[in-house]
Amino acid sequence: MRDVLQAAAAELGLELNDSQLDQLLAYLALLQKWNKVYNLTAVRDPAQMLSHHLVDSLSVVAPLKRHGAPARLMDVGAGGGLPGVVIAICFPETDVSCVDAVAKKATFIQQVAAELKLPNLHGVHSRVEALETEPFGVITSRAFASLVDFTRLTRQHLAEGAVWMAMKGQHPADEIAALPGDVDVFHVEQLAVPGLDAQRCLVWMRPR
Ligand SMILES: C[S@@+](CC[C@H](N)C(=O)[O-])C[C@H]1O[C@@H](n2cnc3c(N)ncnc32)[C@H](O)[C@@H]1O
Repeated sequence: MRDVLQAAAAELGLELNDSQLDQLLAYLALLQKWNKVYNLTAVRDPAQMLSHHLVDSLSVVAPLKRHGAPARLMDVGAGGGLPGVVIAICFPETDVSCVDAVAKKATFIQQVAAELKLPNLHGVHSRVEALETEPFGVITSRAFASLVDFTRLTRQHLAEGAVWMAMKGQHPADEIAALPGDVDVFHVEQLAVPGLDAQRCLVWMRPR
């Protein structure tokens, strides 16, 4: 697992230190251990969890670094912590809130933060539209909602100059076309995920 992860990180152009690799593998082990109890993901096979979840989430790290990692980032509908936990591991200076409407998923994230000693990671139990919190520099999501709902439900949580970063499969032309005029899609980038033969892209948006 470690070799596969290290090779994938190198292919993604990431320089992860030993402690970060250890944390990513420990997170994978926790996902596997608690999946049945918390119902975190339909993927059960450890190798698939690595490629479909961990490496898939790692593919946003270089783009986020290029954009500039924010002081505060929200992962909305984080579920078991994808991509929020991976971002918290790769950006220790960024405070990451994984928000989910299901209490046991937020509890799992708190458990990950404690076990992996990640003071910058928080599991927050709330529907995002009802959340009262400080604003965020980047709001991200993976498998959460359409772009219209994602931006509508989280707009109130954007800081001045903040952006949305949505993980999507193939280029979501229909979802982009459905966005209201006050959402500016300023970049759509293709992601190549090592070990995953599927289309992935990242949709960057900001309010107008
Ligand atoms: C399909 S899961 C995706 C989980 C994770 N991001 C992933 O990629 O594996 C969507 C998650 O969004 C959460 N969710 C749905 N509506 C929500 C809302 N309004 N506020 C916060 N979380 C919500 C659900 O509880 C669920 O855990």
